[in-house]
Amino acid sequence: MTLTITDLACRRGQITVLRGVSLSVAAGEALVLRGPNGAGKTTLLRTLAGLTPPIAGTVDPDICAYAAHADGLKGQLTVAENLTFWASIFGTADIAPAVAAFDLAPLLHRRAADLSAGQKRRTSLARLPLTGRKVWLLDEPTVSLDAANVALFGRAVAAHLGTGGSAILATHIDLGLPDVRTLDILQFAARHAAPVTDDPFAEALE
Ligand SMILES: Nc1ncnc2c1ncn2[C@@H]1O[C@H](COP(=O)(O)OP(=O)(O)OP(=O)(O)O)[C@@H](O)[C@H]1O
Repeated sequence: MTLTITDLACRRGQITVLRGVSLSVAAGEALVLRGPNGAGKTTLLRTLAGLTPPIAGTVDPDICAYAAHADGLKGQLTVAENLTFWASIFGTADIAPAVAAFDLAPLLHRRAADLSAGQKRRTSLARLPLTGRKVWLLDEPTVSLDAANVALFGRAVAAHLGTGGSAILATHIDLGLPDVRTLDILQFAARHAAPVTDDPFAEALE
């Protein structure tokens, strides 16, 4: 099993959004989070990524790579410089596989700030394999991608699963993945004030 979570409770600001969350993803498996707008999909992914401390339960952010809504690119750097920066952070020697997987060769010397929305997204998603992390946490990863690039991303996720990785996704798009389970997170809904925390970062990171 790549990731197992038991009895997790998650907050956003002063609200407990989810409680009693238990889930697991095995090597080679993708888990799609279901639930209407506001159900807590982003909240759960942020908590698993270590961006918001859980109220109860434990997470292991060090095995996770998180692709958030924001692209997180350094606009003044080129695509190649952004990828090289991330590779150096995560100790990955070679950016070439990520460049190939996300079809970034024609964009390598363009400034990130000058890319289209879909090109920025593709560059941002290329960070995932560069992390070398087992569990990809994906929050609406296909926003701004056209059909061809949704398919490209689906192949990149499938390749990750094929090498023993796993993924937890919030998405309304079918990525054509081979082995997908779904988890309806409404069953974990909680709506009450979160306990006051003495951790100054709990709020600062919202
Ligand atoms: N910074 C915040 N402070 C307080 N509450 C917040 C904050 N951000 C989000 N929320 C609330 O937390 C709840 C869960 O939001 P979340 O973004 O996790 O839902 P979601 O399932 O990802 O929604 P969507 O499908 O619209 O992206 C919502 O009721 C939302 O209004």
